[in-house]
Amino acid sequence: MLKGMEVTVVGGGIGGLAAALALRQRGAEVCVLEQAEAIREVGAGIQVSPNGLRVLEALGLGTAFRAATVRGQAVSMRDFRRGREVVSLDLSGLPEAQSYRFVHRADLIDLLAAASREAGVRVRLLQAVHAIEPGDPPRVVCRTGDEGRADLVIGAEGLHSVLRPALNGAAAPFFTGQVAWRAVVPNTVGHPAEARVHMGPGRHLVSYPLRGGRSVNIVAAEERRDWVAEGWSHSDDPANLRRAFADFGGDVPALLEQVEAPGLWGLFRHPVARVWHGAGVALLGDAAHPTLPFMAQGANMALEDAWVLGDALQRAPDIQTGLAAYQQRREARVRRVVQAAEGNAWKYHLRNPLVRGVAHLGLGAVGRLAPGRLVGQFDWIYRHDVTAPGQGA
Ligand SMILES: Cc1cc2nc3c(=O)[nH]c(=O)nc-3n(C[C@H](O)[C@H](O)[C@H](O)COP(=O)(O)OP(=O)(O)OC[C@H]3O[C@@H](n4cnc5c(N)ncnc54)[C@H](O)[C@@H]3O)c2cc1C
Repeated sequence: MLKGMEVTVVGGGIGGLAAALALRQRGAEVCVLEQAEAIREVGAGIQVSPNGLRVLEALGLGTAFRAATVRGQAVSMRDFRRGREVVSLDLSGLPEAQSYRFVHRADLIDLLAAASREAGVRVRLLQAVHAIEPGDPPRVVCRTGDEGRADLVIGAEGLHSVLRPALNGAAAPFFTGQVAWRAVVPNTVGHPAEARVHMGPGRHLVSYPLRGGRSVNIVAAEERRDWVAEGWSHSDDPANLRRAFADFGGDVPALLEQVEAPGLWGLFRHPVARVWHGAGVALLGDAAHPTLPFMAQGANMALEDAWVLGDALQRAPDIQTGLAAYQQRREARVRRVVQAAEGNAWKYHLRNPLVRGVAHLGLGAVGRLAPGRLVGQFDWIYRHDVTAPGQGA
């Protein structure tokens, strides 16, 4: 069904580019409209779990992607004060093709963009889309007034989607009261190939190595009720970051010392879209289901969406049937992941020292007595394989 179909993808992020490639590989004529002047990713690192890696493998990018990444051997959960390890989740037993990976976002975007272009996807930059109108055919209107039509338009424009309100009505996002800093620093603290989650009162800090062991990525979330939401992200004074984590020990002070220009994000909770598709249009990735970063699954979900969208359209007799199957195959899983991410931060952020001490003791005991249960609790995320034969209807 996809052969020769004209598809416009709005947004050249991880989800949009993966979808463009997935559809192009199935024969569609694909054009990506990206508002930025270049396909590039600001921000820092990203964790790609086995479920996301399976999609990259299926797109033919597995080897190149693995070469651009550091394989995660463990997730080490630590107490904030001195960095003492509470428990470690062993990821080393996962097969290579389903391993857990740390990558700079720019490297993943570069890989997807190069593969898309090589496959014949047209990428048009400086195309800020003002409206996507469902119809037969659907219409795309750029802020410049330029218009275009296609058989199918995919809204992969992230958090500030123009298509989501058109399909679902406007819904105000809810500020969680938390912010996240992200930065890449030179890796001078001899970090091993593990993610470290430093758990402190109302805050946590995650660091992990990127390619070549040269840099470390920091993601930190802290309550900050004075957030002024005139923009959702801006660069922050590193002194704020250091102040917020002044009571953190272990290798945290050495990491924070190296931070020069951290990005600062306000974390907003949005409802998962009820309606993911209309006449000739579909939502994908954060545009459909903004995901808080506490399970490191937003980009992984966007990759899964991209694969399922391509597969559903290929199997369907017509576009609308394919789009309905896409939402049907994705929605329940995505809702579960989004909910899990929302519920995860409080476990890191316990404020009462007694409660925190007991919780950490319990976690450590489970880690010693039944280590398999700790990683096993994520099986429903990591073991899920949207590319496996028989996944579609
Ligand atoms: C602090 C933090 C840490 C995270 N860590 C992880 C992690 O470790 N693992 C993980 O899986 N996820 C992580 N995520 C989530 C992940 O970043 C997102 O879920 C993912 O980037 C979504 O991809 P996307 O393609 O849907 O949207 P985006 O990445 O937002 O891409 C949207 C693209 O559309 C373009 N665009 C926007 N509006 C328009 C328009 N009107 N016209 C044209 N183009 C437009 C944008 O310029 C952009 O290129 C994290 C998020 C945060 C905030």
